[in-house]
Amino acid sequence: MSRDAGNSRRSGSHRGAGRGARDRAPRIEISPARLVAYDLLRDVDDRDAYANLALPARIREAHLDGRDAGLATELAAGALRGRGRYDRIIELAAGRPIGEIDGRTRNVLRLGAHQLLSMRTAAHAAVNESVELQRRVANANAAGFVNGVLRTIGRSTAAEWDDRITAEAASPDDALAARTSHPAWVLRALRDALRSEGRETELEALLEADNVPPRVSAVVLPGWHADVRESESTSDGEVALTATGPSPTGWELAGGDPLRALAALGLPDGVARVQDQGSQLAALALTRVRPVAAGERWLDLCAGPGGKTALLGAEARLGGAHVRANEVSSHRAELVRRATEAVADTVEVVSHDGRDDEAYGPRGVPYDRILVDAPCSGLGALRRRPEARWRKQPTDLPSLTALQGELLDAAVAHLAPGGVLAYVTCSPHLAETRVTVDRLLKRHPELRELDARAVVSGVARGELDLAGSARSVQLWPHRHGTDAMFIALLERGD
Ligand SMILES: C[S@@+](CC[C@H](N)C(=O)[O-])C[C@H]1O[C@@H](n2cnc3c(N)ncnc32)[C@H](O)[C@@H]1O
Repeated sequence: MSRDAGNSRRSGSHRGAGRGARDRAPRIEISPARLVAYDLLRDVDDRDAYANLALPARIREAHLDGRDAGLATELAAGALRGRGRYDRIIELAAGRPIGEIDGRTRNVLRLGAHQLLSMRTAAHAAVNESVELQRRVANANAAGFVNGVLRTIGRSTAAEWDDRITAEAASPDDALAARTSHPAWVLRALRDALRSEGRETELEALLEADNVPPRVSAVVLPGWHADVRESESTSDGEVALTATGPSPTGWELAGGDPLRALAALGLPDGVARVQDQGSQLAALALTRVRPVAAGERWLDLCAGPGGKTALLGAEARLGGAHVRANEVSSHRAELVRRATEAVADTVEVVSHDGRDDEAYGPRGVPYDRILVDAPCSGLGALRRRPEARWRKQPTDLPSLTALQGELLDAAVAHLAPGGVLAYVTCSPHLAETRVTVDRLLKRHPELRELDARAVVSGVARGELDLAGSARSVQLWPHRHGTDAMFIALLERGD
């Protein structure tokens, strides 16, 4: 049975929805922003597209102006991020499991639900345009179903729907996961990580922070800081640039187009770039763990797309060190090359599997500092990647943690006596963080864990609230305003 056919047959079963509604609905225009948002949801479903990469292309293709581009972004990112909550509300309103609604209709309903519950769209516009969208891009026979479900959703407030979710959930965790739009396994993993710090009570704050797009943060590479001044946002669209946030190399941007604002600084390409401040602190933990001696050899083992490499390169350039940046994907290695153009005299980029000797260079000379910013589940960057939470599965973890262990073993074999290795993940999942580090320490008695908390606290701008008793650092969106980066520092004995 085709998914569309299944839906059209069932559409009449919805309470309050009927063919009459479909026939009576006036023909109206659909705003181009809604079409772009819908197309993006399909890209994500059908092509496994990354929303943050596919959306700008869709916006360009549709020639949207700035206002419509903003609307398309809000619609698409909001519907993707809120998918878990909206699906539960759609199920309650439709009286049927979400899996029984065909994929296209589901996306029309998610966009409609987002407009009704989280945007200021007038209810009649949200419903009518969604019905028209359904006719245009999905199964026209189910237009009445869409009309009925969205009218039902529009009759209650967001808070009333959350109360219904709670009342009808299978358990308190099921209710919290649905209300905050997180897969249940992710919620459990985040709670475990917070509990290990004695901060389980922060779980709701964290889940809420995952649903708020972050303020745009940028780095200005050391060596060029003196060339940048704070600025206020103005009525003619200038972006406010402030030296705020926990990273000493970090800036925050508010207002219009951040890329234009960074370009307007007139610095060499790549010197001022968008970068999360947790990522900046992770790179600086390694570069500032101790003073740099001229001639040091540094390695960035998993460098793509090169955000941390650029910062390592700038720090190395000031201290007289040299960086080898390795990335297994040749396409991503090219991105590293572009990201490090301003410090190209200090950074050499190669492309190998980090488990192979080639990644470490032909001479077999060990490294004084190695960054292993390992491939991971990415559960620490959910606020930035609206669809990511629905892509990952708990079954992804064993292969990721195995790869993390293998990369670390290879890196340790090329670490100089007295050298320091930074293990970094953009995930707070304990299997990828403390468990990986504890196993590494067991396998390598020659390693000693350094006090990364003291290092990062010393580097950070302002006081950092770091909880728990581990020597590693776990940053959090709700507490530090950064992605949930994990940072451990390990020194090889002489
Ligand atoms: C978390 S990302 C690194 C982010 C980067 N450090 C930055 O700040 O821009 C992990 C990278 O590791 C790369 N990678 C995956 N498996 C690898 C391997 N076996 N050897 C080297 N790199 C690998 C991925 O392609 C990805 O670019």
